[in-house]
Amino acid sequence: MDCDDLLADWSGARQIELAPGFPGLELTSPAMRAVISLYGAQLLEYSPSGQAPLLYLSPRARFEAGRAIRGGVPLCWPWFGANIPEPDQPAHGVARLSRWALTRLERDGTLFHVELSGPAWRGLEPVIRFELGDGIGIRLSTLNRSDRPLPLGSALHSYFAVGDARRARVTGMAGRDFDDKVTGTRGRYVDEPQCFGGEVDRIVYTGGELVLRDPDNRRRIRIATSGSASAVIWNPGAERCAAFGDLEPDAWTRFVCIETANAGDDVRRLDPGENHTLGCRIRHEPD
Ligand SMILES: O=P(O)(O)OC[C@H]1O[C@@H](O)[C@H](O)[C@@H](O)[C@@H]1O
Repeated sequence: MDCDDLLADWSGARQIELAPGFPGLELTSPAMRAVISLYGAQLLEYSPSGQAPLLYLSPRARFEAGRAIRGGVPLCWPWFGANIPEPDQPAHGVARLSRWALTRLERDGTLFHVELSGPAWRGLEPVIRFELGDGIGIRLSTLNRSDRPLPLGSALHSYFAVGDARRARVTGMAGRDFDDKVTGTRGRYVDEPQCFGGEVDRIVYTGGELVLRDPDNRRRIRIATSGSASAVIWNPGAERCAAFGDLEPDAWTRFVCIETANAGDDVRRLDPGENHTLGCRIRHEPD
């Protein structure tokens, strides 16, 4: 469907060009301003009115076919991390490297509903629905249209902007097991909160709400999930950050990734005809 047809009746929405050949959708209401890239179906910006942006988008993000845009909420789909049986496939899957089609755009007061459909991958069909208003709602649905069961790994790889990651804190994991990708070991959260200094890369087995405290912005971000029993907490730390061509050397101090996931032991298996929806609801409040 043509983007302009969908947009015609809806004030506060317009098509923009993020870079040559990279169309985006800009949504503005009294509550917020948001930008979605059709490449990757990626929410790139969400700024509550009068407040600092909730999402981090790297000033060095590259808009190039075959590369992921660094920041916002990239979609990891239909696998998370490396594809072990097929190592030539891209890390975190194909969704963030694909052009999606805008299939629905509606405004209900200050709430925008946006739906995009992505290209199928070997029988798995993805649809993503955003609700953008006072907070962010994201639901990534996958239908198995093939005639055999298929594995499904995914993540809503949210880069939350913080004043300084060294003072940011994440809670909600107490008593939960985690796979530590830095040490290659399994552990359990006894002490909270999760703080940031060196590299942090953990798959935490929880479906409960996680809370990110950002004292520099006097803000608390709450992430509630559905269809998920795992969350990834990631920050590259100074040393790894310096090796990323699309991150400034000190970028690691400006974001914390908390990813609503189906990763590690929480990878799903979809029967033929089965649909699975991974969702998160992100709210922000003063702290
Ligand atoms: O550079 P990419 O492919 O976007 O991945 C960034 C990070 O994404 C996280 O989800 C992974 O747990 C990390 O291991 C990875 O480094």
